Amino acid sequence: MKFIIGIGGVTNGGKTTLTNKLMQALPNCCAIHQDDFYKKPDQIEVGEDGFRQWDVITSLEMEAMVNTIKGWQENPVKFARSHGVSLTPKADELDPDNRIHILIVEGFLLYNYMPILDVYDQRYYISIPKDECKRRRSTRTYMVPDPPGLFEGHVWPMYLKHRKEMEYNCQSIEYLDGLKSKEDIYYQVFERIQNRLLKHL
Ligand SMILES: Nc1ncnc2c1ncn2[C@@H]1O[C@H](COP(=O)(O)OP(=O)(O)OP(=O)(O)O)[C@@H](O)[C@H]1O
Ligand SMILES: NC(=O)c1ccc[n+]([C@@H]2O[C@H](CO)[C@@H](O)[C@H]2O)c1
Repeated sequence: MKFIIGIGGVTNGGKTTLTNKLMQALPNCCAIHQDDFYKKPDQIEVGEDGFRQWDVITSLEMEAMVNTIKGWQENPVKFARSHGVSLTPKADELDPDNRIHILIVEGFLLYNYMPILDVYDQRYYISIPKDECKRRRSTRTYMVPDPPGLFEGHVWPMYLKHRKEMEYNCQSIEYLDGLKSKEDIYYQVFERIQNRLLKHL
């Protein structure tokens, strides 16, 4: 059995933190990170506002991300092995369809890309308020550091725009309060996943 979980959410909402905790707890669990599909910095368009447009879907190689998900779907055992994920003994056997294989797809624009909206068995989305988001982001350094004014001028306005589009296009999302503790968020999601998996056993 294959099961795909979407962990979407605002920048610095805690998606990676949650994904890592779930990966440690769930059997045969791989992850795909949307940020790994960023185009090269010189391919990111500069907008009329003078900022590189990092926070739009066209800055990401989404077809490559879809192909990576397809690769997992076609052979989760091979995918896990090539990503250094150790498998439970039974998952190594010949018939992978009889085992549970879990894929977490994590990213800030997961539900704004229509071609794979239906790929997820469960969709989560972590939100935090603007001031907390700005505070957490100011402590981070990306491969290309944020120029002054990027958060107010580009990141947050794009978040609001995409969030509106997402709420319009995709109804079946469970929203998570990113202000809760890391442990609370983890347990909330873990329980949901566990309940869902138990139904399939
Ligand atoms: N529940 C939480 N409470 C307080 N701080 C948190 C919580 N979850 C994550 N953080 C902190 O917030 C910062 C961002 O977390 P994380 O990298 O998991 O977010 P993200 O959504 O993956 O970010 P991005 O995708 O923008 O890189 C980190 O410093 C992390 O320790
Ligand atoms: N990952 C990167 O290379 C990179 C570079 C510049 C900006 N970002 C930011 O990442 C967030 C998504 O996780 C977006 O808000 C980007 O601004 C990422």
